Amino acid sequence: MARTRRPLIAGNWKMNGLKADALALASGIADGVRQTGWTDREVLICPPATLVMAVAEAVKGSGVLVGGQNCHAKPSGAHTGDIAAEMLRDCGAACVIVGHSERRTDCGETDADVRAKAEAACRAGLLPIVCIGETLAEQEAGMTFSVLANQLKGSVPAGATAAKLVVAYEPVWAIGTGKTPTIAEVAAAHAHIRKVLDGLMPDAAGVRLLYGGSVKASNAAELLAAGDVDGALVGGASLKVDEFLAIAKAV
Ligand SMILES: O=C[C@H](O)COP(=O)(O)O
Repeated sequence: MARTRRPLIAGNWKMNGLKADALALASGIADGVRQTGWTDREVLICPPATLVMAVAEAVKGSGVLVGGQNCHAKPSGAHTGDIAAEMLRDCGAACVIVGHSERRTDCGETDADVRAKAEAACRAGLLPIVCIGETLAEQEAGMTFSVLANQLKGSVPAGATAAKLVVAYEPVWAIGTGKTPTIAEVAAAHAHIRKVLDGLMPDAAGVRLLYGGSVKASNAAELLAAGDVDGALVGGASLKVDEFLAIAKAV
């Protein structure tokens, strides 16, 4: 069946990559994408902030998009060590991940923080990828749907429209563990997310919903075919050219 939303395959390199290896990885991905001439899907790589500018230069003209992994809510000011959405944009980024569970856990980011960052991304002309997902304890307590609804209500930017929002569903217990929900669970979670979004914005049907958590070449086709899944947010498997390209091909 033809897809109504353009799939997005996003690689989150997390805190991995020194210049030489990162540029080799970015160039390998760019070469692969260039050869396919894809226009029916988007491929995004999100290197560490130190490499955004160099990676953006390395993939120029290939169609590969570059994104940040986090941004500050303010455009400038006395915030030592932080990076504004405008700075990412200035380095060649087109997108930014906000509210990743690792930042919610490591840095205590709240839904309100995530919303402010997503709004900053929109202000700077970046596409925010808002991450949500339940912990293992929440899943075991049967709270998945209520957690997702609360995170969405708290972190989707004011005045959001489908062109300016991507949501990534990442069950925290599936990140980097090799475990994934069943295909039925992924489809049910994504259907629920779309239903909640429908109450928050006028064109929820157009929002791309990514699945993230232990996506690899061997399970990508199945996960990407699940209902309401419009792409993937890939961590570990995005650090290998062939593996990441195979995931992008699996759409
Ligand atoms: O942002 C990506 C996710 O946290 C998934 O990471 P993973 O593919 O290594 O499980």
